[in-house]
Amino acid sequence: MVLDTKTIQKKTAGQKAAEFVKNGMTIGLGSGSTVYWMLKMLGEQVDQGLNIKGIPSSLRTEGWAKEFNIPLTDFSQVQRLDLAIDGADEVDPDFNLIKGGGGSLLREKLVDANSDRLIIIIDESKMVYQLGKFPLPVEVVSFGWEVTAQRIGDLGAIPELRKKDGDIFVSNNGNYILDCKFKQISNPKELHNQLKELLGVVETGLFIGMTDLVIVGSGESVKIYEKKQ
Ligand SMILES: O=C[C@H](O)[C@H](O)[C@H](O)COP(=O)(O)O
Repeated sequence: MVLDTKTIQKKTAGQKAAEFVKNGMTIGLGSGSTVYWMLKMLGEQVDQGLNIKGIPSSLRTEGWAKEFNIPLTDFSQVQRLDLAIDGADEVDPDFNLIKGGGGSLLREKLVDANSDRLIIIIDESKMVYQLGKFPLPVEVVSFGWEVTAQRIGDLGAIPELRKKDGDIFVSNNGNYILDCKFKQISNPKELHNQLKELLGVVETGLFIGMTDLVIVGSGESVKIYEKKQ
């Protein structure tokens, strides 16, 4: 199968990230098409004897992990993860992220926030100077979502209820997603806090100050960026 440029970048970044996984680790397994390649590689390493356990951040990731024979666990067994590897929709120079393009932001944030280290894997198109071109996914309670959307609109956004194949998209947690177009996101932390204060908002796709390393697929190789100290 011939892969397009973006898919090659995702594959290269995902495969590189798998090199950071060491024997005995418990791994947070992110979500999305870039993470798919990391899981595939991890599966090969498990076949060769790597001893790890993973906590998946979505039902889709859980399915892939099972397909690749990656042993799984959950937060009833494990309090803390050694490493989480996840994708993103946008990454700014301070490593602030927009996530949730696939609707998995809440479980991803729980997994990523409870990990000692977070590696983000992306293709080159995800690197931005300022967040906000990608509409910010916000997970909201389904009851009264229309009112919640209005309150988010008051913050300067145009929120759109996510649909899939004509039906309302429902997250793995039974909630709705509002894709919120802001003119610009100049202060991601402030915006996240403002959104979290609104009744009905469960979580936002802004991941602030969580990322330690970003691996960007670039051609057939990768660029690796470490968090500024
Ligand atoms: O909800 C989805 C996640 O935040 C994904 O990690 C993000 O959308 C990136 O996905 P992809 O690697 O498919 O572009």
